[in-house]
Amino acid sequence: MKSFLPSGFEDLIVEDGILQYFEHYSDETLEHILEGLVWRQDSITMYGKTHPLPRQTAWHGEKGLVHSYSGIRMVAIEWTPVLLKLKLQLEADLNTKFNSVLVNYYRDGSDHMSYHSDDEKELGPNPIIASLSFGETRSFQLKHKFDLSKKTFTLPITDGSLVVMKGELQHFWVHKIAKTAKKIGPRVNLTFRNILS
Ligand SMILES: O=C(O)CCC(=O)C(=O)O
Ligand SMILES: [Fe+2]
Repeated sequence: MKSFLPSGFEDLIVEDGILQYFEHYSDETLEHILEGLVWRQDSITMYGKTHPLPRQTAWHGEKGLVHSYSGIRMVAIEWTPVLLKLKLQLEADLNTKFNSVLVNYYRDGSDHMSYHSDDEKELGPNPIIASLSFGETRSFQLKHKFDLSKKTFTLPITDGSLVVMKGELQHFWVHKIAKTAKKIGPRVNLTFRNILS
């Protein structure tokens, strides 16, 4: 398969894990990505209180695959044609395998994702996570967990771009999508993952 990786990709973090950024990786549209997705509105319980997640999610992949995170149990729904196409492209470009994708839909600037690491056991010790974004530009921030001399890293993720997280990144860094008070449109993010059984 022909590689879609542009020649000038960037290594943005190289210590305690690797963060890579590829601008203009995909020319799919937000509308096309949303076709056929099956949405969930999950809740999380924190300090004894239950809150709806501040975004919508969908979980697609190999049918029937089970994944649990933050106490939420998800069973994968079959790939849509466009998700399958992107998965195959990413597998060829990154020389790895993905069996599922978590879709996050940020309806406006108040939808967000708090600091976390993608460090669930089922992802294995040093997972490769490929994160594709469509729609509005949002600010992706990374903070080192232990070394306070390392500054918080902020990356505006633009339409069609690809972020790759790999190596020991999830051990040493947390990441989030910050809220914004600006009036902005929707963004969809696809994190392709390989869940080990
Ligand atoms: O929306 C994003 O860019 C980040 C998504 C993310 O961190 C996750 O799904 O674990
Ligand atoms: Fe994440």
